[in-house]
Amino acid sequence: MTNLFTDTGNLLPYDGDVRYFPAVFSPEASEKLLQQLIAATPWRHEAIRIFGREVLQPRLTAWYGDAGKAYSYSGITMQPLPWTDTLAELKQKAEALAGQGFNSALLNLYRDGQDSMGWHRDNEPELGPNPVITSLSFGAVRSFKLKHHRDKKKVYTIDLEPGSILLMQGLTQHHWLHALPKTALPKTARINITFRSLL
Ligand SMILES: O=C(O)CCC(=O)C(=O)O
Ligand SMILES: [Fe+2]
Repeated sequence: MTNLFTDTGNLLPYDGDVRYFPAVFSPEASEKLLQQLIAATPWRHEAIRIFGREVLQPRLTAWYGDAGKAYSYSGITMQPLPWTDTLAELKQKAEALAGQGFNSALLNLYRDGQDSMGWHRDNEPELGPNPVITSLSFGAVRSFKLKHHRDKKKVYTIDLEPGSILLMQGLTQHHWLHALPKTALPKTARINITFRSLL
């Protein structure tokens, strides 16, 4: 089979596999998807528990998935919304690229440079032993950071452009933390969709 997607090769030096696929969607398609997803998604501003305290997440979220695939993290349980036509199409693209199926998606809306996601691993048990995660980006370019859990000084940066897909697979979620930090640069909205497969 021919590979319809061109990627950077593995960007990690060891203990994982992260690949960047720029321009999977055209600038026009990306802008259309951004506007459509902003308008049509029932965004929620969730509170999470950090050290026993309720804090609002610095972003808006929505959880989609096959019926019955509820997802829990940081003390909240999300019931999935049913796939929309748009998300079902994007899921097909992500599946073709990853070479496997997905049954869930987390949508993140970063309203501006002050919205962010802290350092974490997507290593919940329900994601299975070696989670494969495809991350689609639309809207503003934001810097995505990776660092190894035993060598936290060396931080790798990937600028995630609109229309791109980032693929994380293999041992990545065991050994590497990732984050989308705040930035003082003026930023318009960015939407991120991470397709995942829950057991
Ligand atoms: O916004 C991003 O690119 C990262 C999102 C992420 O890490 C997640 O949803 O687990
Ligand atoms: Fe993540």
